Amino acid sequence: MDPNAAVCVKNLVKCYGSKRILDGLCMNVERGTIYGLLGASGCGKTTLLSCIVGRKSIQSGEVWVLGGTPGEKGSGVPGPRVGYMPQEIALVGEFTVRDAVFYFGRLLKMNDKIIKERFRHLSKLLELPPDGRFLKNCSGGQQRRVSFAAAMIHKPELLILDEPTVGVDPVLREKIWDYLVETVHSEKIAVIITTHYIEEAKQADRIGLMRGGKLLAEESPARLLSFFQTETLEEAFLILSRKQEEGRLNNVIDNINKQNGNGMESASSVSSIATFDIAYGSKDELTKKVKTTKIKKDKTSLENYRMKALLDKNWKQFYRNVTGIIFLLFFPLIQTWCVVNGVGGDPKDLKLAIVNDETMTTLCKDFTTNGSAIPYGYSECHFHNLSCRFLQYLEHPMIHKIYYDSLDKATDAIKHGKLTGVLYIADNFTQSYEDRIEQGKDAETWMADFGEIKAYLDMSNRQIGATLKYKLFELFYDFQEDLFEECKWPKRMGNMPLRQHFIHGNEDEPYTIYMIPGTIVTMLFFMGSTMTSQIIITDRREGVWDRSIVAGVTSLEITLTHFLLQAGVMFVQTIEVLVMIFGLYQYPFIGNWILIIFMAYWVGICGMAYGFWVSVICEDHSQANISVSGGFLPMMLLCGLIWPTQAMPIGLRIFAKCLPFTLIIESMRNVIKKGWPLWDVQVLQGIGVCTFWIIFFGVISIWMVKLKR
Ligand SMILES: Nc1ncnc2c1ncn2[C@@H]1O[C@H](COP(=O)(O)OP(=O)(O)OP(=O)(O)O)[C@@H](O)[C@H]1O
Repeated sequence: MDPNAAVCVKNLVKCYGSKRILDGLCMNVERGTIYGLLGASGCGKTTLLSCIVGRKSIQSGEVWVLGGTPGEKGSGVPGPRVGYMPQEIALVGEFTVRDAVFYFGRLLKMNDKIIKERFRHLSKLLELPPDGRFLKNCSGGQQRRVSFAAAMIHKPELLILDEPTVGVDPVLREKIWDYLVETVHSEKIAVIITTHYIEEAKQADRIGLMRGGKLLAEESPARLLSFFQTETLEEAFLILSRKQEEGRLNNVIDNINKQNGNGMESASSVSSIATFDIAYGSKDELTKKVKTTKIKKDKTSLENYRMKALLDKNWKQFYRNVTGIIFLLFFPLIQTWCVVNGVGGDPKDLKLAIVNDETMTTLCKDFTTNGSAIPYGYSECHFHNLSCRFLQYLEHPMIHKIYYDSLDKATDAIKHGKLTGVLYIADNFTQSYEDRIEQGKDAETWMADFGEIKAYLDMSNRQIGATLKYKLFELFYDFQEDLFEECKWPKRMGNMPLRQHFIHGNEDEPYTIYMIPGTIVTMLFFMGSTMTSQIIITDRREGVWDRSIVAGVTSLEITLTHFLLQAGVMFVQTIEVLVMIFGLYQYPFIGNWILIIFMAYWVGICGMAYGFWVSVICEDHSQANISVSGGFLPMMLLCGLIWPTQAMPIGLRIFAKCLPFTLIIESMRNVIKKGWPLWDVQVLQGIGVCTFWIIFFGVISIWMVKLKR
């Protein structure tokens, strides 16, 4: 490798899948020069630059930057020796102009005083917008200039600029070029610049013309024009491209070399990069032994100053995004409110038709219970108007009674969806009921038939139908127990001969209490996965992730600083949900509250790990949304939140229990309702499965991040 070279690339091959983007490319960039990399859109310029800064892995070939191989320990690349301005703006929209420049300065360990001085200078030179203006409120051209300033802030040894002058007005473009030319010559830095304005590259010291994954030629603009006898670089490029298509590129190069007696070769056809005389700068300087800055830490090191800069960035991104804050802090509260108020309560005002043939004419007008049950003789009881007495028990918020005069009309109304059910009471109900009780096992079938109330229910809505059915049972038993008591019979004879006792909870508990552990767990898991996947994808899509890495930040530092902030947000979400449920709505719990907080928080962390994995496998937000919901919904259906897992076939039940939050819901329920401690095996199992998934998602994501380069 040429020790004068800032960048030296040899036979570089880079593929995306089976597509060869760089096909044995060779390139040589001298220190103290500007290298214009030209080529049609999609020819692989950005890919080449990414390989140079160590952001993309290569299939074969060699890349040598500032005396080392990018990405290797001690190379300093990625790191402070390189300034990189990617094609996309790659800055945080929530940053002000000043924040953006300071962020990169601090990442590169510059002190604030020096950053301030450099910023003043660059701000004037590049006509940056006012310091305090948010980048999201700047025009595309203004953002590009800020991006340029951020790349220049630390006077790097190698400056890589991917289309820096797009959208910049011609006067400023000229100023930028003048500045580059001056800096390159005074500071002896190397600049690689890509541009679509081929003619502006005339000011470069050397031009690389790229096509089909190769460099057609590397030469100074003046020599290119003179070789091809053209007025413009564009025409020279056209000629070279035609020759390449005709397979005669090497002949052309040979002719040119003969004509000049030296140097120019098809850059892709040589095995070593040709060096040319450079018409500027001091040769002594250029042949100086290359200094290499040793980087002591390896890629997994954590540096305080970088962590501080990253945390500051994440915090600004968070608190300046009002919509995001509203979503993250209020969505769990809204969701909890919806569950507590909207799920699990008894249905109200169900329309129940009453067809009472016993009192068809009076409809129980002026009825009182006095005298409806008259005990007489030895344990006998005489009944009056029991249908009216029973109907009084139907005064319940769940039931809205509507009187009908015929059973046919009422059942017809059910068929037309106007009613939930019909109760039919025969005209000799009271007498038949009395006979049925008196005669017991000797009662005639007709006594049993007329002595019962017939209910016709619409079960198409199973939940409503079943709730009404059990309510009617309950009310009928209340009616019968009171009746028996009045008759001085044992009250319990009026109920089923099955007496139930409840060790945990009670039979009147609303379904909401069953839902609470599942609601807490699924909501926090969902919040964690959405928050993490969205934030990381935004960071990556905006290019901030890549650009920070080129500035020397490690993936571990980025991930860790995101994790720290999001874990804080997750803690706030956990506390607000639990305070709302157990503090505001006073739902009972008997377990250890610290354990309940820990379990809820741990599930949130598991959701974040899942979100991290989603952010790695997805390219953009819509893919991430689909993946988060696509994974979350089946897990939610199988976790026992909606229906107990005991109802599933055995294979599915085992599968469901292996999912991240199925077992921990059960564990949390046991802690809340039964007060089980942490060391209970079932509680530990729930936490254990969740922990397994946290580690699994974490490890597989980090592995895939490395693999994706
Ligand atoms: N991550 C990727 N996966 C698959 N293909 C990719 C990826 N990145 C780029 N490509 C493809 O590689 C080719 C070269 O892309 P690259 O961005 O390097 O071109 P470019 O010369 O910089 O284009 P432009 O001048 O428009 O920026 C394109 O065909 C592009 O679609």
